[in-house]
Amino acid sequence: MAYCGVLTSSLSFIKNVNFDQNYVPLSNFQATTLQSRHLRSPLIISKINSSRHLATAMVIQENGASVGSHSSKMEIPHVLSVAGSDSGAGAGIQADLKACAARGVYCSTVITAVTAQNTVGVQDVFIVPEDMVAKQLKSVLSDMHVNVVKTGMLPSAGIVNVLSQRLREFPVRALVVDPVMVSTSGDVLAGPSILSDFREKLLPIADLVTPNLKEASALLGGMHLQTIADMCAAAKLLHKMGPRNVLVKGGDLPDLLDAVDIFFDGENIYEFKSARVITRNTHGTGCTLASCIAAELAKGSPMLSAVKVAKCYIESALDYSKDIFIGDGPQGPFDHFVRLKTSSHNYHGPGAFSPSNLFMYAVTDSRMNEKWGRSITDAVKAAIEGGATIVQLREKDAETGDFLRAAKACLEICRSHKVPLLINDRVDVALACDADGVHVGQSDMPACEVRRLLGPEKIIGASCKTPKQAQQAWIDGADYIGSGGVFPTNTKANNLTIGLDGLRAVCLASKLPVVAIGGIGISNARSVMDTGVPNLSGVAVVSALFDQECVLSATRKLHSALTGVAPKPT
Ligand SMILES: Nc1ncnc2c1ncn2[C@@H]1O[C@H](COP(=O)(O)OP(=O)(O)OP(=O)(O)O)[C@@H](O)[C@H]1O
Ligand SMILES: Cc1ncc(CO)c(N)n1
Ligand SMILES: [Mg+2]
Repeated sequence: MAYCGVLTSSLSFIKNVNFDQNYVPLSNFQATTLQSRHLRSPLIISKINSSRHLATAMVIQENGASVGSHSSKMEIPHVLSVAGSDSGAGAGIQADLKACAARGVYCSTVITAVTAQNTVGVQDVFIVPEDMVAKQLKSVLSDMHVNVVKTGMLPSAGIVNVLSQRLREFPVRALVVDPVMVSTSGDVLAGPSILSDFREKLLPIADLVTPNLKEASALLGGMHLQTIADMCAAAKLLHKMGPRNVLVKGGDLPDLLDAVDIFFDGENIYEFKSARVITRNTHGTGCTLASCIAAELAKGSPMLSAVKVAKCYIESALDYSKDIFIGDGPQGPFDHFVRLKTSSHNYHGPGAFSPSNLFMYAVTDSRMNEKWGRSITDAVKAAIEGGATIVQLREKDAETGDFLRAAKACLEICRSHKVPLLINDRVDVALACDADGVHVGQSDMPACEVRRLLGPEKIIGASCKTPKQAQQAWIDGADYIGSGGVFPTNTKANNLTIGLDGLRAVCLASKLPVVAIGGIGISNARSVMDTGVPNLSGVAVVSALFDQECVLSATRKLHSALTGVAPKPT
């Protein structure tokens, strides 16, 4: 039992939290509650000691903003996986449980088949009787508040029928159908006899269907699928069978090609591309992808964002697990818990970046610190004490070694204040010091590459001056946009001023949170925020904080200009 005590300040209040500390460091939990300060309602977490504890604690880490009220009852995002058991635990129900847990979502399970399976192949399959599947479905759906149902192995037409019946009785927000038919080892998991039931009963009610190349081909009566153009054609044909969205997965494209998945929403084709990870450990990627999409949908994400997050998660997990060795067969499982291992000491718990982090964004400048005779660490410390909500180190002139040393020292300060630290441009420095993220400009490394290098949990910001760049930032997997110069500035030479109209255009072109930058200070910060665009989340400042005699009082004054609350005396 980890007793967290009571954080009386602001809005956070915790009591009696019991969760598995092997998985969820207490510090993450506490940091998350600090985030709830940005919420209107207090966060009360009470007696999390049932078998839900892991998922619940993780949901809180990830979704600080969506939980919380005075009531001790709280709904957490919930996926029901209807799938087969894989004794090797790389695919099937076991993959679904791990994927949902890793993504911070509760997962209940209805088991349709038990397979004797390992890294060599599938040795035997026992199909669970239909009436037992029907009973499991009723037990879960009639009692628990399931948001999304995800299906995997549905080994008989009877089971497909029972499922479609139960879904009519107990409707859910979304249905994700992974039409599992053949394991990668080539063993049949659901025979051709169920194809017509799939087409008639399940696809018409599916929000998303996620076939791999072989499954798409089987559903389309043996259509030949080899190229990306074939995948696009297949996605369009499958869409005609009734699902709202189709994702044709390209894990089985030739090894020389990138891992490309094709998404079709009935209007547009989207190509989700990631580098192909060279590894034997790809068993269960399909189940995991579909579960991760279901988990994101359960949290409330739109479909396209859910697919994007899931694809990115798979790539990182595969890359992280590429050299692990489990079993002697040709295809091994991978490790779903990459996030917990790589970011256990992050400032706020993994995945918890929130637009409110951008509220008062401090960008350092080595020349200004030199001019005023202070160290970068003193400057950062003062900015944080004055209320900066995120810090970016922008050290254009520094030698790499000096930059890294400064970054490590600043990171220590930022971590102790639970403020994220980003590095401008230098992905290598960010990796070396395990900073919380990177900010890139249009001429720096593209955000999609940065994402690939940093993984799904780090914060990535991209500078955008135009709506087109803003759209690209989202596609590339950025978490936020920095947009400007809003006003003329001397900090950056030859910087085009886009004005408040340009800022507004960038905001309107993207779903990402935007921080405004360029010539912003105490006198005009409020007018920028008053543009009132919903995704404008804050202002980024350089000289208004650092080209000043006292960074602490300058930061406090800016904070007060932004919040309308009088500054504390220095
Ligand atoms: N080597 C790889 N590197 C990167 N991504 C991959 C790799 N292999 C598969 N993927 C991705 O994993 C996801 C699942 O695709 P895949 O085609 O392997 O599904 P599947 O055959 O149903 O998987 P499984 O049957 O092993 O569960 C897709 O997003 C795909 O692009
Ligand atoms: C139980 C089960 N479901 C799905 C797959 C597909 O990977 C598998 N190999 N085993
Ligand atoms: Mg595969």
